[in-house]
Amino acid sequence: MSVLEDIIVGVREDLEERQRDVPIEELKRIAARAPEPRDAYAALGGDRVSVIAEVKRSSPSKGALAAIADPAALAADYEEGGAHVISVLTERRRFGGTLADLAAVRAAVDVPVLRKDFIVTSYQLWEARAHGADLALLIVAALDQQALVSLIERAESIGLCPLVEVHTEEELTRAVDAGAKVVGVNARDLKTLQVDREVFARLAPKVPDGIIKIAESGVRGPHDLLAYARAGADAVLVGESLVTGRDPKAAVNDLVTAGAHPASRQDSGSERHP
Ligand SMILES: O=P(O)(O)OC[C@@H](O)[C@@H](O)c1c[nH]c2ccccc12
Repeated sequence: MSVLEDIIVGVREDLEERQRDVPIEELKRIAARAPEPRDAYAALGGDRVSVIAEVKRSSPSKGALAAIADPAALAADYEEGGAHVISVLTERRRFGGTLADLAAVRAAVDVPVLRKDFIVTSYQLWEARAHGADLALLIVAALDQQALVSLIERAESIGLCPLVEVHTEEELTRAVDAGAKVVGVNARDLKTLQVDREVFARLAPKVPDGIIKIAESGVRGPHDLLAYARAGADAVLVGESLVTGRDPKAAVNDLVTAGAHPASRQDSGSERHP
């Protein structure tokens, strides 16, 4: 079994328990009372490289990264540092996250918030919205094409912006065919946990115009952001280097500052001012 398959077995077990506790009808009623979704497309677009800062306690590759007793306080630091979107890992077994983290973060910041998890059913999208998420991750490698198409549609219909994650050209084609408007290229192969920062540069030129391109994983600092920017990234998603560093606010600010200069951008230039 690949790491990804193994994670999903655990995710489904936890999910069954939550579905017993909160029936879908009740969850939908809670979601209907959630605050209005924030504009993720605006946060990720524009003439800059946006920074998505992640609340991440642990990972399958590294184990425990940081205790993070107060995810809301960390997210507030990220926002003060200039983060454009906050990502919250909500997967429990491997990443140490919870839906309560998501709700706490959403209440503490004014920027859009991403639910980062292994979403395999629409129930999890309703959960995301019920806990205030504005975006939800959909991992192509974890879904068959029919499920991918229907989860993208369902996410959009309930006000969530789907961030569709790929790692190979074949997955990118599936994402585009399924109607993804925001594509994340994960440098980490979730089946083996190997990181290859070149994957983004290989896939980015194959992403059709008009789709937002996010480089995920492996950003150690401004140097990596600038390399992703030269390869055409509209945004970067950063976890480990922020939660393990001494000053998350300053670390985010260094990334935001590096991403603010259009000169670092390499792409076609349609959204660039002369
Ligand atoms: O900690 P890093 O290397 O900065 O990576 C962050 C993020 O990209 C990573 O957490 C991630 C990307 N896609 C995922 C899918 C599931 C869980 C985690 C992830």
